[in-house]
Amino acid sequence: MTATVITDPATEPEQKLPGTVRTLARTMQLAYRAEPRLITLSLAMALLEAVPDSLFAVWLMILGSGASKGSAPMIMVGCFGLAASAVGAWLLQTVGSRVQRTFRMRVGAQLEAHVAGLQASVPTIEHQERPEYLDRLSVLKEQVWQLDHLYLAFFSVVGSLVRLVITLGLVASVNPLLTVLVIFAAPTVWISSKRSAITQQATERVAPHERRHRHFFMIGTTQQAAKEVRIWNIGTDVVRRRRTAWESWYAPLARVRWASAGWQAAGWTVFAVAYIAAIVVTATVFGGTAAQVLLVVTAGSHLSQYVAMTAGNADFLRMCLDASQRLVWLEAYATRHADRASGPIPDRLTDGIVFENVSFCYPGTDAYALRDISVRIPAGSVVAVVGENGAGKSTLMKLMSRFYQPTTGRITVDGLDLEQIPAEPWRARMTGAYQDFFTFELAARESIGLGDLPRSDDRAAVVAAIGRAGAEDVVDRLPHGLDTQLGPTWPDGVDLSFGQWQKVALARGFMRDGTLLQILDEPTAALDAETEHALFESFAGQARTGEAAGRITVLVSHRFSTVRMADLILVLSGARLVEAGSHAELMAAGGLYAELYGIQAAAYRR
Ligand SMILES: Nc1ncnc2c1ncn2[C@@H]1O[C@H](COP(=O)(O)OP(=O)(O)OP(=O)(O)O)[C@@H](O)[C@H]1O
Repeated sequence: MTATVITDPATEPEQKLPGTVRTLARTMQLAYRAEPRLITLSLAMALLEAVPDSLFAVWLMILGSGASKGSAPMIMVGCFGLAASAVGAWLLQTVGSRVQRTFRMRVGAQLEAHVAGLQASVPTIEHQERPEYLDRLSVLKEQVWQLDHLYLAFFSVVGSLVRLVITLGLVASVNPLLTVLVIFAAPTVWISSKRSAITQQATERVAPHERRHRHFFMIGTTQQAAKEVRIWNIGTDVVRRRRTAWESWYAPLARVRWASAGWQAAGWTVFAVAYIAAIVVTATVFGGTAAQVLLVVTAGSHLSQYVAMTAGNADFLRMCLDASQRLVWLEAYATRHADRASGPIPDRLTDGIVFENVSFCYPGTDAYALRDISVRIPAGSVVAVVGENGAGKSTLMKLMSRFYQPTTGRITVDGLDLEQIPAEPWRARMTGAYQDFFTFELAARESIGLGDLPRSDDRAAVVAAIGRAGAEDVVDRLPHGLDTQLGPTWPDGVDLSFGQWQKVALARGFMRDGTLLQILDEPTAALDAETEHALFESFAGQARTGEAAGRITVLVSHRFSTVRMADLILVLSGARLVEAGSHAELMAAGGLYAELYGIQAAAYRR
């Protein structure tokens, strides 16, 4: 079951990482916006620190010259200069590193918040489900701490460049021809820059293996997997698989690093030969004085040190840019995917939600998750969606929640294209409870209250939601009632059973009032059939009455005893809608629904 061609992820323009210059400029802009004074001060300190350091060769030359001429004032100037340089370098470095550390901490916290904010700002969830983006985001999450290092690396590059320029000037004062020495340092700089780019490419290539070895580590160490790991006795196998994934991640990276280190060593050999030649030429061909030879020896060795420093810092800067590139990519992604819809949101539903020839393939795949779905869900109805695993039920919910847009066809809400309705206010009029809910480990009141943030502190609203979800039994057993901290890893935290956590999630799903759409995607799968049945009867009752009139409730369940109470039942099979109607209509039609219902009813009778 395949569609024609959708997209080729490898050639999509939005897959490309931005260039390094753009990345550097943007990251600097972000820091300047966050900490304008601290970044200026840090840069000024980096420039100042470079001066006393690189003047050492001058004071040494004056001292050497004074000694050879027997000039006491020159010796005094040389000694005083050396002492002043040493103290100045130390003082500036101490103050500079303090300022830079403060700057780094402050800007780092803001960048982390920026990354989290960007991820949450994208109205769709494609970037959190698509493997290529997941790898990129996983690398960004791993490297988020590196973002602030970029500034340190940048200041260091600036500082080492200043040192390099001063030192080159000193060498040129002996003979301008000696400046060619720096050309022999070029191979090391070039190799260093290539090294980072090659390592970055290799890191991207092996990112899936990195994610896998972390996943296996998580399986081997977390509480969620602990029972199954022991029951299936897969502990050793998990360790072996993690090792294999780690090797697949690490071995190619190590090969690339070793190869580039070899090239770098060759580059340094070239510079070392040129440095020795420069000293010999100064003493012989240029007929330099002892003081001048001393200057070339000192400044020359500093030159190699500063070239190494510049190259090393440039390399570090590149590495840090690697994380920033992903950040700038995420910014561009978030901007490209920003919600531009501006249509009105109906106050209450009068007509309903209509699927018009809707087909959907997950981005980057060409298999249909939903194919040519056309159906009208009337306002005020309770709809059940059934079908085998992978039939497309959850995908249908994701499209209604506007997490994705249909590949072809459209969904309308009271006649208005859902794509024209902005995602955020649409979701503010929705509520949802899912099979794969999240366990928010907060106080019970907060964990439930999150379902309607503006009213999260409203105890009465939380209690009402608990009542609607039938979760009183869970809260009654908590030692401090609604104020009990959930999650066993927190002080005084209590753990809940899976079913209890699910009821908490369900209560969260019932916090909002005045919703237009209520999605219940197997939210009671962990509960027994009778409890589920009773709860759904109550949900259906709530959906059909009072201020909720017009609201559509869509529930996914594999239990036909629950499903039968719905006004409309949609039967999905292999991504297609194969039947739609009430329980009585579908039973009378004698199709797939009737067959599956018969099988399940017989199983219960046995
Ligand atoms: N993020 C995704 N990326 C690519 N394919 C996906 C993604 N999520 C689901 N699919 C595929 O889309 C199809 C429909 O999946 P969906 O989750 O909608 O099924 P479902 O009917 O809800 O199944 P279940 O009853 O097991 O929850 C499946 O073939 C599934 O593999």
